[in-house]
Amino acid sequence: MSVPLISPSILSADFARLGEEVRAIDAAGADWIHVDVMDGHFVPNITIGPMVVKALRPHTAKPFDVHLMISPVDAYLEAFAAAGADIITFHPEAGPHAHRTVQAIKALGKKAGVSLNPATPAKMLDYLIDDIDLVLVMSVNPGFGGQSFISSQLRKIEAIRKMIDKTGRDIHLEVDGGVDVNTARLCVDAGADVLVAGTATFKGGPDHYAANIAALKRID
Ligand SMILES: O=C(CO)[C@H](O)[C@H](O)COP(=O)(O)O
Repeated sequence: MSVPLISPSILSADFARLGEEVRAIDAAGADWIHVDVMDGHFVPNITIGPMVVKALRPHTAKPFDVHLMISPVDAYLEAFAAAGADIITFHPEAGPHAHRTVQAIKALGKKAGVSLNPATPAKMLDYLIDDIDLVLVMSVNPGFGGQSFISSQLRKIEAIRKMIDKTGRDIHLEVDGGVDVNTARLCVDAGADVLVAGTATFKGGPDHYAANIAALKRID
């Protein structure tokens, strides 16, 4: 079992000090920076857009892992790519042509991710897996941080790990929602290699970020 990458979700950061917060998690050992983009339509919350991503870009050299919970999605890919996203992940339910969206992300020179809601089956990936760089399993219904981990998603993570291994390609398997020190281990055991953590990273304030991230990486 290898040590997972940690992608703290800035949804749980202090939005009044976002630049400072991004610098703090970078210094604390974050591998990626997870940016949750919500539109109040695909999910019942509204967060941030490409202008904020662009403003945050100079604060870290770590990859921006941008999770688009928006519909439609295609019209916004270019703006997020130009703003500094490195990985762009979308939900197949966000538009009629998921494969075209993957192609569009790749054409922008970015890594393409596909996210599956808790009720979306792994099978959705059958005809996408050969062309994507990341699968994001939502272990909560998207929209809000601080929710409880949905255990049924562990079976899905196991199934997707098998699908990924069959391709022989280097595809990240990321889990998002309710990840803490206990569920982190279950996710890694099931085959995840990247963990998104909002609450578990930011709890206790900046003095605790390094210890929080280190605890999530501890899988022995
Ligand atoms: O995408 C999300 C919600 O849609 C968040 O990234 C996710 O819920 C992380 O928050 P927490 O770690 O607090 O559960």
